[in-house]
Amino acid sequence: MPDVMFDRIALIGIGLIGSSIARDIKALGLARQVVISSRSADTLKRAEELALGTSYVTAAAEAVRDADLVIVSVPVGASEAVAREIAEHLKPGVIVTDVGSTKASVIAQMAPHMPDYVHFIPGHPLAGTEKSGPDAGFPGLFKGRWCIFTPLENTDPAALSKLKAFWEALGSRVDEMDPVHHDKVLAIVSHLPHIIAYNIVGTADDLETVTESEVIKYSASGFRDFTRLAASDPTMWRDVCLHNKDAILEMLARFSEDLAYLQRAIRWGEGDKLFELFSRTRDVRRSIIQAGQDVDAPDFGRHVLDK
Ligand SMILES: NC(=O)C1=CN([C@@H]2O[C@H](COP(=O)(O)OP(=O)(O)OC[C@H]3O[C@@H](n4cnc5c(N)ncnc54)[C@H](O)[C@@H]3O)[C@@H](O)[C@H]2O)C=CC1
Ligand SMILES: O=C(O)C(=O)Cc1ccc(O)cc1
Repeated sequence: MPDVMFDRIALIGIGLIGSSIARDIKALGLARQVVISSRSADTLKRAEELALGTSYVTAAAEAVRDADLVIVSVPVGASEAVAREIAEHLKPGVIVTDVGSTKASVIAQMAPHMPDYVHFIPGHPLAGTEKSGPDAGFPGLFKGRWCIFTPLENTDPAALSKLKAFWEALGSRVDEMDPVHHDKVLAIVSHLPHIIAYNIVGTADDLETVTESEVIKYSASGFRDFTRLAASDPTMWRDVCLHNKDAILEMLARFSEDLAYLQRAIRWGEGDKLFELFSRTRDVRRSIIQAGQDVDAPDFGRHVLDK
């Protein structure tokens, strides 16, 4: 079992991700003190009932006082407000990180507020579910999953190593990426699938000829898979869309072009084109499985983009 890695960890935001981190810190004994902060009194009370930390405060500014590691786990659109609130209360040498699904925007929001005596290292664990809130978290969520860091130019290597060691203690595989590249990769492997799911479930819900009960009664497993993604937290995904706008629009444009090709092949009965595409995509899945990668693996799709 890993030893204590930090004296005092502050968790800002205690939803699915924050509470999963808290559960692992506790189970692995990675910190002496874990201060939890949530602006919602109900969430904070629930975190205390679940005994996720050692103390509980509403103000993020109070939580970060004397902390050696600060992990911000809030919707990406709230990053600047949190950075502004905590900035002048951070102790010299503290590592400040986040878990946001987009990186360039989080850096733009937070970095300008970080004093130069603080190690700000943006991160993104590629692990999660469609659920949210402190009850949704669970220990071991990050096991075998990638955690990507997008360090700034002047990042202290020792601080980065320490943060990587923390995520490795949680069972993650760690990697580094340029933030803009991260946002492009995640746009195709994570953001687009969610947007497509929201769209297809919305379309089915709007269909006048298909009553709601028919959608529920006859939903095949393909549609049900989409409904899981489309049940993801609206605030979180609104923020992802607004804060990774360029990469998402670029990928959506390519997606729409490819969809138009498919539409045309169906209209004109071009079975060979359909067969060729469907065979190619089946090969993608086969090569993932052959490579020993579970389809759920966090780096699923990366090879598609790197081609
Ligand atoms: N849900 C997922 O599967 C994954 C989410 N992420 C990222 O992790 C972050 C947190 O997501 P979850 O834990 O899933 O969300 P969640 O909804 O379960 O928890 C969010 C937390 O942030 C707090 N919060 C909400 N708005 C706030 C604001 N304006 N100011 C301060 N605090 C605020 C909430 O009270 C709650 O404690 C997001 O940035 C998301 O993009 C990263 C990987 C996976
Ligand atoms: O629930 C799923 O399938 C996910 O894809 C979870 C997820 C959501 C957002 C992220 O930034 C990373 C992982």
